[in-house]
Amino acid sequence: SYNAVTEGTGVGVLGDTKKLNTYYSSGTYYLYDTTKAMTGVIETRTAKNLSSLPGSYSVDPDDNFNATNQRADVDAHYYAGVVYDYYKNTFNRNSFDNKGATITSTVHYGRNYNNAFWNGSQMVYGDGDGTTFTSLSGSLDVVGHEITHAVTERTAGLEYQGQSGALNESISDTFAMFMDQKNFLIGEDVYTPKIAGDALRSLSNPTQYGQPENMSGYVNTTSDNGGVHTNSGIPNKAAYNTIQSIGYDAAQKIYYRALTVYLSPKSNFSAARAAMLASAADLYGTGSTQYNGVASAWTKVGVN
Ligand SMILES: CCCCC[C@H](S)C(=O)N[C@@H](Cc1ccccc1)C(=O)N[C@@H](C)C(=O)O
Ligand SMILES: [Ca+2]
Ligand SMILES: [Ca+2]
Ligand SMILES: [Zn+2]
Repeated sequence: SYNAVTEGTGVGVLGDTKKLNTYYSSGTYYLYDTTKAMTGVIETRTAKNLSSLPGSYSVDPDDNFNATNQRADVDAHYYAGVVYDYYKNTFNRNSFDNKGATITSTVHYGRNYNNAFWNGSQMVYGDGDGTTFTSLSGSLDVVGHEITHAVTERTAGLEYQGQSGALNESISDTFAMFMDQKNFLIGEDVYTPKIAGDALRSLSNPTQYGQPENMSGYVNTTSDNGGVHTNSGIPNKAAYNTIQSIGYDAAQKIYYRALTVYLSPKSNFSAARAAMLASAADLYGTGSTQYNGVASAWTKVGVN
């Protein structure tokens, strides 16, 4: 038997067929992508509905990953590649650590688990309960959100609590928007599979899904690490305002520079505004259209 880099096919969570970068070894095909300019690889595993990580490799005998119970594996693997390519092609960032670290994803975590997370070492996706969520790896929004937590952890290190935590959450939602550029909704592809037209969050209209969109609506709470998934609506709206005024490309360059140069673990919303302005000044000059667009984007959400 021999080893080989192979190209397989798979069917994703929404029933869509896609090409996969796979690996053949000793009669088995693996969701193991060695084609990126990394030192590591992109590898996808399954927890088989238990909760021990990282679980076992997702494998197939004929390189066609088309079984129903492989759909989450297919999308976790495919979208991880899309997110890797986004950071490499847009910012020349080589994986989340900028040193080519292996990207490990585990799907089928737990039972009816309605969430996905980065655990400090890897991504973890639940299958959802089929009512609140379907398999969460089925959306680029989710995969982009989770890998961006890893980028944030290795750069600004925003503490996952209170305003810095809500900013951390917002950075993950915002880069998911930059990667997709399809709409300003978060999670619409996997949220409430029996209900069409809704989403988990909206950057253009946070209040539609119960989030504040202005500092005046900041929620002081002890739950959810100080309401990080609620108060993220405020910087999310600022990000929407920024994209609307200066476009996706300038916005993503400003956000990436802010994340990698200016933001730090305890940065709050006001520090985020300052970081974005400093980045806009560096890239486009103070008083530039971009600079002024950023300033008004944050003023409109009550952050000065
Ligand atoms: C250990 C549980 C807490 C971790 C929360 C992770 S980082 C998170 O924010 N997950 C996203 C998943 C997601 C992302 C984009 C689109 C849809 C769903 C999230 O928003 N989780 C919600 C459901 C939450 O935890 O309230
Ligand atoms: Ca979306
Ligand atoms: Ca829905
Ligand atoms: Zn998150």
